[in-house]
Amino acid sequence: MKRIVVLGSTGSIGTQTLDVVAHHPEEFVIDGLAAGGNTDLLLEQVRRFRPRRVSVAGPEQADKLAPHLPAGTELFYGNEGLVELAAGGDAELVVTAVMGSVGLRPTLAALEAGRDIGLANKETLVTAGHLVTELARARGAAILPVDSEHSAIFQCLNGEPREDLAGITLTASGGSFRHLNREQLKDVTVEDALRHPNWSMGAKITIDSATMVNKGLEVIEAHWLFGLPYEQISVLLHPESIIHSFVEFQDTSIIAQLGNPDMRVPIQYALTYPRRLASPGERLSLAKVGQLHFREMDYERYPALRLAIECGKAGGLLTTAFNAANEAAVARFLRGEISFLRIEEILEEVIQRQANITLPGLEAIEECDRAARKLAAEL
Ligand SMILES: NC(=O)C1=CN([C@@H]2O[C@H](COP(=O)(O)OP(=O)(O)OC[C@H]3O[C@@H](n4cnc5c(N)ncnc54)[C@H](OP(=O)(O)O)[C@@H]3O)[C@@H](O)[C@H]2O)C=CC1
Ligand SMILES: CC(=O)[C@@H](O)[C@H](O)COP(=O)(O)O
Ligand SMILES: [Mn+2]
Repeated sequence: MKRIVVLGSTGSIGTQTLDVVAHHPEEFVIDGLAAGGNTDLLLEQVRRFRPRRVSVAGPEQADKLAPHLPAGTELFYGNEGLVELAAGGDAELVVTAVMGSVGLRPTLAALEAGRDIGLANKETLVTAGHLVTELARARGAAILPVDSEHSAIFQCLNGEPREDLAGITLTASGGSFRHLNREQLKDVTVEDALRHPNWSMGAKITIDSATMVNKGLEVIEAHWLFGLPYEQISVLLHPESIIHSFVEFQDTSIIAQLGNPDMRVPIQYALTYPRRLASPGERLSLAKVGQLHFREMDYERYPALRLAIECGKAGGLLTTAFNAANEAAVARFLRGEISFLRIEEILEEVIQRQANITLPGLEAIEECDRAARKLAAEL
């Protein structure tokens, strides 16, 4: 049985990971669960999956949870708690499903301990891709993609010689406001932004999808995961989210991965790789889908995507600053403090002011993250 730790077990990816585990009780054991503030749901999960170790956001949540835990369960909290869960115990795979660059330290700790990662937390690769991928190589640990597009590319690349590859294309749904022009974006609400057309996801990634920042983060994520230059990574609008991404070869052949928009499929593949087990979801019926549509990406309509790719190409600290500024700006939008279009303006302003260095170390990255976050919160 594979021993698994889930960081962010109460979120969208975390709960679906536990659905997959519950569907295959003969395959997996939950060794650790980490959540933020949702102690009620975490307690339900603890009673069901009996992890030996749990972690919560801070001491208040720990005090609330402690009296209800089964005897012998170890309890941790804070960022140290995430690191302890990732690197302590004897799990084989750590699913990183926390939101944001808070995932960086625990991911590095898990890799340092030689654990494989089921990576949903794309912000970690965006903020410190070179550190994460180098460490994984050095420790012989695998980074198995959970993000649907990257899982699709991973499945399409399977065993193909790298020199035969022409490029990869990530598909993009267009997000909640894909039917609106930029003028119409002026007055959109948080509630509208949170209504993704195809996927049910956490709030932050749903906003990222509407600004197309999500696809920008995913281009950078693909650069690090697959070791490809930015020139070989394209984005295509595909409103149905049925083709999750595709790979094109030198002989002009294209191999694509298709499926219903159901994250349990890529999550399960990361958990069971290289095996494929029965999945709880519905089978895809192309006859029912009928038609699939594609459009060129419009970079004027989605300027944050262009900015993200420029930051990716520049490298160094720019992707760290982009990610941190975005996390802070999205949090402000969700609190109703700024308009939707202000998110993009803040990203531009933070990046314009960001000084760059090549191959920053962890300290420089964390310092840059703090400063960009602070600036984006104040602008
Ligand atoms: N949702 C999706 O379909 C997809 C998500 N991803 C990526 O997966 C990651 C998670 O996304 P998603 O599941 O949507 O996000 P959610 O907001 O739904 O969940 C986030 C999880 O992280 C926990 N968390 C947040 N902050 C902390 C913290 N400081 N310490 C410990 N735990 C914390 C939350 O705990 P609590 O709720 O208890 O506070 C929750 O369990 C993101 O990086 C996202 O980009 C990638 C592809 C698809
Ligand atoms: C499910 C998943 O992987 C999300 O990252 C999804 O891709 C969001 O969709 P869009 O960013 O294409 O709207
Ligand atoms: Mn995705």
